[in-house]
Amino acid sequence: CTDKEDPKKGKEKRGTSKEVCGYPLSIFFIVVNEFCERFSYYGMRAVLVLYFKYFLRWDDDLATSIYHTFVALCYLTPILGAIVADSWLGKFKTIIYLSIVYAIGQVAMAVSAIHDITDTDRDGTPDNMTFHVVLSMVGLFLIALGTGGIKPCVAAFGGDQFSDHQDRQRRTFFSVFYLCINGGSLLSTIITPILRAQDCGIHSQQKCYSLAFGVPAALMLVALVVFIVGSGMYYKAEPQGNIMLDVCKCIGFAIKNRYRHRSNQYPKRQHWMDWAEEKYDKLLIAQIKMVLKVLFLYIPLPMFWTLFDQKGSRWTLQATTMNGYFGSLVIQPDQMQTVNPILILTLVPIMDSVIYPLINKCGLNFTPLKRMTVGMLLAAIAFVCAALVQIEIDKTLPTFPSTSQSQLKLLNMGSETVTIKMPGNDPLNLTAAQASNEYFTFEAGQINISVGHPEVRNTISLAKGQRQTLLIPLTITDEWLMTDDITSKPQEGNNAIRFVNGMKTAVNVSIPAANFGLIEPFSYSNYSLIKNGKVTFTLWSGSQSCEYSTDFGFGSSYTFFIPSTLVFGPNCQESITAAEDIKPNSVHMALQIPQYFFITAGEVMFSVTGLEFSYSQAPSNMKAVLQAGWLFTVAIGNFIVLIVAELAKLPKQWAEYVLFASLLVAVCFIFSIMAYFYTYIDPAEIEAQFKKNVNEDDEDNKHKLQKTEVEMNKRDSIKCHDEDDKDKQTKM
Ligand SMILES: N[C@@H](Cc1ccccc1)C(=O)N[C@@H](Cc1ccccc1)C(=O)O
Repeated sequence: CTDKEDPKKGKEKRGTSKEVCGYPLSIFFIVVNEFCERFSYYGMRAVLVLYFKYFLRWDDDLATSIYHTFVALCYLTPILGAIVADSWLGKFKTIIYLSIVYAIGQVAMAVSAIHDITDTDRDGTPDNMTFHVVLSMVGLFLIALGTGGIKPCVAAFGGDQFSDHQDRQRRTFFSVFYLCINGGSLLSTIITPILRAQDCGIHSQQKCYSLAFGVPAALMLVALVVFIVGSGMYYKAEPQGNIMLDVCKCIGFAIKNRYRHRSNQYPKRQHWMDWAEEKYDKLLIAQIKMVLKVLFLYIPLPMFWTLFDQKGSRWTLQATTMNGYFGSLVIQPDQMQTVNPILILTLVPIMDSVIYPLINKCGLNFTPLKRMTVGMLLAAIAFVCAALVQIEIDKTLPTFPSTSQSQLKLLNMGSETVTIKMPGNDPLNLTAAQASNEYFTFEAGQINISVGHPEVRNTISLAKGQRQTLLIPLTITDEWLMTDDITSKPQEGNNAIRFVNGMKTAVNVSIPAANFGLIEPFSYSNYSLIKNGKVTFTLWSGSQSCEYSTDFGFGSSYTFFIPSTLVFGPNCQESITAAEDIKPNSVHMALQIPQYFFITAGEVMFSVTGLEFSYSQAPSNMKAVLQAGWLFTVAIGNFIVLIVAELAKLPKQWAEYVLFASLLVAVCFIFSIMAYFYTYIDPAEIEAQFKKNVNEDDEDNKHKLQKTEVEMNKRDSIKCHDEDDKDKQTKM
């Protein structure tokens, strides 16, 4: 294949682009633009929930709600983009202008995540959170407008670059286009979580959300520049007038006319859209009928997206409570989403070249609507898997006290074994420097505790809803000390660590990333958050030092005790004891792989097939209308997440997953019934028939049109419509 100028001129030739291997060179710029744009969109989206939660400090429910509102908005705006492109600016200008809006939105997000801007007291937390919230919301709105607006234009603009005889090349272009979407999103969902996990800042080092949003912003600028560079080569179709407006007017007229002629004296018409015949072209009416049939079938589809788009919210939050060690590799919770594009890149070719042909060979007619039904069931299975994983996680989570309860742990700071008696519990023996394994739960506000022999009795006041540790001093008649302990699992995979000093001298404890400060005798430090991995603490007392090394996982909490008997020097490590207050995350992130597998297999069967179905069943001038309709189902799906999550408010996360799975199974059942009664059509054939008939005499014309319409409404054929068998009408 050589790089050559297209010899064809005139009508057939699209644009002034050179051709490479039979493909217009202009599509190279469109494909690269899509790669960068999807990198930008999915990269930003991958860290969005965590940004809400850890930077803006929103709770899980608010973070999930705003995330889904944003995603929903991204799929509502395609309608706007399609209208602007079709009726006013044309696709090229729409893509340019909305890409600029999009890039501004991404830059606003990056700026909103710079904590130093409002961190006047330099403590690492923004002092004017309103500024960050408002700027990020403005940014998200612009991004939604940009990404959604250009979505129906870019693919169609790519398709426009091919001449009528280049069907095969156009099909290959769409496959490459889908692979580019997933290539771009794969890279970005790996890279942006890594960027987010870095520390950055001017006055204080914090998680680098600004970089995680900044790189997608840069990629969006690259996408824009690449698209503009190709400008001279594109075929730019003029706007054809607003087809959406024509459709709405025609439907409006049919309803109005039907209402005007509601009396029995007027003969009934076959279809309510036929009441538009007085004013509108029969071809347009027939095309609207085709579109309405498909749109009716779309009604149950949003439920699939309701489950599908929770990968980026609930499933990412689930991963934050899991163990991300894959050998020496540590996977961030938000990086688990990369499993989706990886599986897409492998499953699409496998499905197309192995699974579907195999099913056909078995004599099964696996029609598009059947595939979509199976896709829905696979998504429901994915949520059952997510529920099972959640049950496993819940088993490992600590039980924190309710608001009426108090929990108490005991630490013997002495060098002798002591026996402790508490109401409602068996006597407990704690050896020197030992802590109780568990927290004891009490309903009462005060309890009597006796320690040692002869017994020393004390009445202890417990804080409701709190966890505390009772530090039993070296000499039990001395004052007893109570610490306030952590009452939630450390977030973002961090570990909450503190030290109790049982020595008679003050001790300074430090690691490169944190300083616990000087800990006074018989006292304790505040908690410090420490990342996973091996950590070496250095303990100083005067000029003497001791190094203590240990490994941390994800989400644990420990109290390290420095006993009075500690001898500084090389073997000091053995004397220090660790009390595990909160266990590290033990359920492995790999357990999420089955749920990702099922949801992605569901996506391939549902989404890829659905896109193709929407295109093949749409009349020639309304392909964009149905694409926008298809994307609209994604928007509704995201709104359903908000409604169900708000209404259900289930106490257990696994129950919410089961609820969503059950809802999808119910909706899938309804969809399969609707699909059973759907008849596949070939819009091109029907349109050709109408156009042919227009040239014949009135009487004959009328008769044939009626015949065609009757045929459209007949649901009697059973063979599947496919690439090689286009002129058959088919049932599900
Ligand atoms: N598989 C997704 C891409 C993805 C990557 C990383 C995490 C989640 C998803 C994909 O191919 N998306 C396509 C098609 C699509 C899917 C869902 C809703 C609308 C469109 C895309 O164009 O983004």
